Amino acid sequence: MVTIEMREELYQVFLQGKERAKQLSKPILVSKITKIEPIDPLAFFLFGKQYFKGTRTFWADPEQEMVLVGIGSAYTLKSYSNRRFQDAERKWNAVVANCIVTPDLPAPAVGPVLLGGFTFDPARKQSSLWKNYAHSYLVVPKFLVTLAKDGQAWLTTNAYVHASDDITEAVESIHQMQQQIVQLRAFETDVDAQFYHVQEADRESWMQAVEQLAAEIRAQQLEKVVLARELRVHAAQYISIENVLHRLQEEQPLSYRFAIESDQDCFLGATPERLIKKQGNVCLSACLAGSIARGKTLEEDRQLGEQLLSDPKNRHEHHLVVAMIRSALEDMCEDVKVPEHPMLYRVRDIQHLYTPVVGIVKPDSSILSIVERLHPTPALGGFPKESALAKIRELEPFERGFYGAPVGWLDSQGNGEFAVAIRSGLLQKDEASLFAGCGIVGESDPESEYKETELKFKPMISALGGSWNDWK
Ligand SMILES: C=C(O[C@H]1C=CC=C(C(=O)O)[C@@H]1O)C(=O)O
Ligand SMILES: [Mg+2]
Repeated sequence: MVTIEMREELYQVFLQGKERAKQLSKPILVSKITKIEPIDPLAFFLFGKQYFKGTRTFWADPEQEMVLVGIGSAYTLKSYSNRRFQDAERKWNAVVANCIVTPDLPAPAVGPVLLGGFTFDPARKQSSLWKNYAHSYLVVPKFLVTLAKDGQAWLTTNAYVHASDDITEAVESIHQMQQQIVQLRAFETDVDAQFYHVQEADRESWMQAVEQLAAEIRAQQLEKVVLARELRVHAAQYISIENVLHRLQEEQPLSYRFAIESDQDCFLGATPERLIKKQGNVCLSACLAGSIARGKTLEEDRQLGEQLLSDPKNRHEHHLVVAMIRSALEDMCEDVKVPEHPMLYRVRDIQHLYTPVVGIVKPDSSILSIVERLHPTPALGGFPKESALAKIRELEPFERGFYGAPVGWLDSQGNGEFAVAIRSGLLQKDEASLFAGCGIVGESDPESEYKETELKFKPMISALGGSWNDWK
């Protein structure tokens, strides 16, 4: 319940913020935490549409450890710098240094939290497709709902308070909003947009690029490059972001589901790939590369899994990722543990080779410094990193934007999690761009790599309400 006492508490924290803003001659972030009964995350996301369309964020991890939904933005962190991770860290530290949080933080991802992501490659010229997404784009939501695995839930209200603010008015309107939020009921889906056309960039030139890359790799100019494709979906009406998120939740429970709105656009998806999770001094990462279809029967599925585990081409693709992540984390951690052999990670439409990694972080390694060191891993860039990135710039005709890049959250204590934004798309009113890529090595065959990208488009095609046969 949101009570009259809570309005008083909110008033008190705003007053403290105003005092501090006067003392320091600058606005101060105040963060008021309220324990609530769990609410439906999508109902809250939909509620945000009336007041805060364009600044909503959504995050849910496969273990359901943390569901985070933000509406509105109390603070927007945007950077166009090539040093976007350091820039973000510096700005975030400055925000956190003077913020007022009350009561004490009860759990990770409560209080002041940044949600958002980064572009794949800041050296690539920004195209109009991604005009709403800066190289780093993260927000501290005005209202943040945190749902923890153990059933606890919190509503954090964040606001920047200026010395000259009329806080009585601000507190009253926030209090009214809080009352509406805690009473939200279950989410109901809307009518889906019909999709009538899927536009594919030139299939032949993509296959040729794969052929060329594989030859260059065989000639030992480099070891691996991840090459992606874009599909443009045209629908008859505006695409419902909430419906898409709802389907991703139903169909991809073993993936991270995320959404980052910016103005009229929304980048969202369901990715199985963790980049880094940091809680206290423990960090977890994952190597995910090497793919095969799911079987139609249990037996076929098992056989395909076995085939993937023993396939030298896929093992090589995977090994390059493991070697790179291991060496990056060895620099950032005291202790790194990596299993000797990969296992299978199965999601609805595809199975992957998967190696989990765990480390104990050195005291001076922040989550963003680890993100910077890891991104892009050879699961999305290639190896060696710089020559692979140069090849991607040369061969891909579109800007990746947030596709393949780190998306996630971090809190004021340095905890956080970032996933690699694959199996994703950029929704733009009645259109969407979907992205999928695959790791090209010397043994790559263009036809089978093309088929692999098709498996990787399936989750988003289905989440948009289409079926594979509709457009194939
Ligand atoms: C680049 C993508 O997938 C990566 C992650 C897992 C498996 C991959 C592969 O087998 O090629 C890719 O490296 C994508 O889904 O767009
Ligand atoms: Mg592959």
